[in-house]
Amino acid sequence: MGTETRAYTLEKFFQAAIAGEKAVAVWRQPNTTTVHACAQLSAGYTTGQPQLESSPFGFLFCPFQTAAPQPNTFIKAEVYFQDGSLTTVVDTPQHLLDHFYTLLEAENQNSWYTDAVAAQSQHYQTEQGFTTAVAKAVKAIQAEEMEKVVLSRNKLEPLPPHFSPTAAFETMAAAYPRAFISLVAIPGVGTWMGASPEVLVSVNEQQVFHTIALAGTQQAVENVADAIWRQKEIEEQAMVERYILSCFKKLRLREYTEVGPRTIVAGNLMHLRTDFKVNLKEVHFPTLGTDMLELLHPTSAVCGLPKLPALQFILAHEGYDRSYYSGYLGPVGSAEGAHLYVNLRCMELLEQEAILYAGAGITAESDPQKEWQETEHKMQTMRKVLLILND
Ligand SMILES: C=C(O[C@@H]1C=C(C(=O)O)C=C[C@H]1O)C(=O)O
Repeated sequence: MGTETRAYTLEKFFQAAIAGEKAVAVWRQPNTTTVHACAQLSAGYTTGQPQLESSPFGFLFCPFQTAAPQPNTFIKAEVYFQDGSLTTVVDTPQHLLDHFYTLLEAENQNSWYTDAVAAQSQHYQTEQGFTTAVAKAVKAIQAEEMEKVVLSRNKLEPLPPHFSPTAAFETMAAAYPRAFISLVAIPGVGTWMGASPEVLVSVNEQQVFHTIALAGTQQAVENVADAIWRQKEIEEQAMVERYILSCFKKLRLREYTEVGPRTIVAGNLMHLRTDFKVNLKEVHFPTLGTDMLELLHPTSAVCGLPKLPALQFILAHEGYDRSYYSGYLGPVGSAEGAHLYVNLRCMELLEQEAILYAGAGITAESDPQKEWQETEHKMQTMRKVLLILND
């Protein structure tokens, strides 16, 4: 590793990567203030099923569907940026580094990648279309074809004039201190940003494995202790818990701690959350992170239960391509371990607009109109960022 002592801004780092047509990721962990960024200078971002334990340092960005048209991608941290200074990986070819330093010194345009194909062919679900799909899902659940399905939709919102991805990142980071904040730009894939409330799999520097069951949604009240949950939300979240437990069972893992469900606040909303942890120093299971990632994704918090009929229902009735929404993303292979989050409360940047994404868990008691409202409330997380930037 080499360290460059000259100070650069996050914007300079991001825009140098874009000018050089490199993949770049920027992130901030929940309840911390350090902003991290990395870029890959060599070519090739497509990856297979992630292997967390043997991964070099970098950032994973994977779609909702494991057999999706979009690939799993990995941005190897050949250049790592934190607090204004750069660190480079020792085996990065010198000519690529030299070129990147030249770009860092240049006056680059404010720009980002867009997925031109998605922009043209994407279908946007209407209120009528969404509520019809929800009503069909309720019928299918009542007919016991499945227990729960998460239906989602997308919507176009104009970007504010002079939109800057890194300024938007900083706005998100300030607005949502408890979320995982991300900005990912990959040539040929596009640019995504979000403020996720949901850990998918993490293994920290103390070798503690962590996942959560997050479900049930209502608008935030002033005092979290006053939150009252209906049976529908309690059962919906319990299904996600059961699903995680079934994954542990498949791996014959019995030693875990379970705390919750507790009410947590995510932006303008509240959810029910149960935390599951395994101390890998005590339980010998070196590949638990990778194994659980493979079993969990997509969880019943974003797909449904049982997984297969729910997925088939989504593909048949949602009427659009989720792409990387409700996929997962985060840093892996660093000294701090691997920290993967579900790609929720997110948006994809086009040239003049953003595609916002949100979904809602449908059970036998769901009311189509209320589920539509719930997706509206979830989209508010990103809409608020655009509004702040508009002022
Ligand atoms: C699907 C989303 O969120 C998920 C679904 C929830 C629900 O159905 O209540 C709650 C939290 C998330 O696990 C989303 O934000 O788009």
